[in-house]
Amino acid sequence: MTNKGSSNSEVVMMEIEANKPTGNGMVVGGLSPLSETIWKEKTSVEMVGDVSARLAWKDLTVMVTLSNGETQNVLEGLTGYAEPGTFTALMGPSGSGKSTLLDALSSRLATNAFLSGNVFLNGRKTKLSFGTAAYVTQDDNLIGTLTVRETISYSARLRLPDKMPWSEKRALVESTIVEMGLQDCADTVIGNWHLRGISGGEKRRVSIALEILMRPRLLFLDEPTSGLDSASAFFVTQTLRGLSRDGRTVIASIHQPSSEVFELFDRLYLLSGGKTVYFGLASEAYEFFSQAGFPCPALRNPSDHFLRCINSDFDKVKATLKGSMKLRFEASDDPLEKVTTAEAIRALTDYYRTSQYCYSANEKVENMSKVKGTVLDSGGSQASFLMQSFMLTKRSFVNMSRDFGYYWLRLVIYVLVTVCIGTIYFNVGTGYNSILARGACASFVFGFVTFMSIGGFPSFVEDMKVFQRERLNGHYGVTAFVISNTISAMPFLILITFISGTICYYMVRLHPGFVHYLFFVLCLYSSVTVVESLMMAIASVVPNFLMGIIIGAGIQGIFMLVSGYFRLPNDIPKPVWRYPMSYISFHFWALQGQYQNDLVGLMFDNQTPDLPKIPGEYILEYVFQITVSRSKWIDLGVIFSMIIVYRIIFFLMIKINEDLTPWVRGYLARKRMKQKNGGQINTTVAPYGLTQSPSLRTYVADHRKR
Ligand SMILES: Nc1ncnc2c1ncn2[C@@H]1O[C@H](COP(=O)(O)OP(=O)(O)OP(=O)(O)O)[C@@H](O)[C@H]1O
Repeated sequence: MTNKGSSNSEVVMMEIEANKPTGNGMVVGGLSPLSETIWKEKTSVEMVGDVSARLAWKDLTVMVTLSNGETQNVLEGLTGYAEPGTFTALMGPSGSGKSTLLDALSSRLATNAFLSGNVFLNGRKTKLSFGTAAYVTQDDNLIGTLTVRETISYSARLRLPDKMPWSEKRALVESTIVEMGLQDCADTVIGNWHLRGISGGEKRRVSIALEILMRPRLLFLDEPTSGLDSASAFFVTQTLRGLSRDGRTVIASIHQPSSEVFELFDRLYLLSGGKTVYFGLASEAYEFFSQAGFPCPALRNPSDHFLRCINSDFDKVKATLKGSMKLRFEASDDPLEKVTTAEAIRALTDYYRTSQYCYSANEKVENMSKVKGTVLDSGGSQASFLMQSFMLTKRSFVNMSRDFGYYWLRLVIYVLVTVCIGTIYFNVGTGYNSILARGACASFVFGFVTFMSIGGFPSFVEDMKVFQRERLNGHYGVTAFVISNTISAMPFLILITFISGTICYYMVRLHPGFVHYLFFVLCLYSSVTVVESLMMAIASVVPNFLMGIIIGAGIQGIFMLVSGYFRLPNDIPKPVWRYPMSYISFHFWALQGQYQNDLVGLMFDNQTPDLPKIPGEYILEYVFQITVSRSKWIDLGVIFSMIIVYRIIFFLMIKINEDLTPWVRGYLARKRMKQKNGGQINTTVAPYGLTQSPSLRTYVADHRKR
């Protein structure tokens, strides 16, 4: 097998070097004639003005702190660049640092990773902000209950300007569906634990469609072809190449490309153990390996050969096979028969460092860092805050109403549990024994029934994953998300608490009167909403189901303990538990309010019929130790204000994660680098804030004209 990729790529590169974007002329593999027409229309619209993204990185090193406190370099002194109109593929064995390089370039490194070196976007030191570049991650975090078309439509309405007519937005959605070859599954749901949906490959394509919808100038993709069959992988790669021909800069990590897919790459960045093995034209990699003493044997796919040469795991595999005598050596023209892979990697990296490829890459990066180009703004949302909030609320509401596990299952369980409460405390009456029964009933309702809301945590975690993906790509703001999340849940919580509250109230026959009933259900509603808000705040920092549920259950357990039922208020130890814990606990306020609501105005039988009846007020003050001078409505007001406090905490958690954590990381990174380099800081990525994409504005303006 020969390196067929060379001819195609060379032609392409010649066109690029001549500064002639091939946009309209390129064939977009696998697309229908309709899609090609739409594609061409868009291309002519968007190539107005120099809004292209020239990305260069120099001496990029990423150091991670391991759990044992030691540090490890994941990337070491990488230098390279990606130009508009080109498709750069990152290749390397598993663990070679492909995802880390993408994360470093797009400013998404993990909290324990420290970056040194420079990233230049159009000649300016850059830290990409939300939405400046689109990033398609390895995980497809999508809303399972929406169809493909709905998913893309909501995304369009969340991000395109309010003034753009819906017909134009829809046209853009439909063309994106066609571009990604999703026509056949456009009306199929994405799928979740109880809904059979689209395939994994189709999910990948939906994730890519969501990011190309806004025509980003810079597109990062982490393994866009993983899990796809060869035809789908070819289709996706061809589409990405088509996007790059549109004047965009596309960088993707690709695991094990077929020869057809490899032919579509313009530039190749080969990584092994965090070091550059080769960076240059994909078509010249074949030549490079020959020059370095590792020519591709006949009948071997060149990309397989490159990866075979730089995957040190082969040494281990060989040693194991040799040990078990399963490997027989036969004469072959494979250069790797004579050396170990570790030796090959060392030879290749050394050869690259002294080669013309490395020299010209360094020279190019040097030049690119000097030429100051357009400051690229964020390609994030162009929709107004109100539109974002409205669309998010609508999308979230639709999801909640379709997902059986979100609220419907909880409604069923709530009804079942409250019927149980109703039958156990049925017609509780005003006998002497009913005094404690009423207290226990209220305690169970506001303790355990509200606790059951913890069941929504897995759904919150799913919501947070979608939010994080969309937020990092600049789809909308944190405030819009928090508001929409609060509003969309409201109807369901009202439904659940009013139905179950009514069943419980009338079966047990608590204090007669509509206002008393209303207080009870409002108290239940506000308490359940507090639990939801608490769990949402937990989900924003703990993305793991089990850990989140354990933490949420623990917090609520403590709140229940100090509510004044399991230990009477005056008996709760004063430091910590009474002050401030019982006042922080919503159970405490709910019980204080409900006890008053239920007992004030009722007369209870005494222990024996000859003794006088006991007024409810007396029981409140001397049995339950309730402050009767305070209105029950104040207790209810405190619970409602807790909802606001928890939502603010939720908002702050997200903001701290976004703003404060990177700042602390930057500070620590500088400190560590200083220590490592003996008091000298080399270069760190400068913080840069970038907003709003001119490319999209041009596109939208032209759309309007049309
Ligand atoms: N934040 C981190 N903390 C600790 N180790 C890390 C961190 N990020 C990356 N690594 C390590 O760095 C190496 C490179 O990881 P990376 O995910 O970039 O590799 P990759 O080439 O993308 O692999 P794959 O193809 O399997 O996704 C791995 O050994 C990984 O364990």
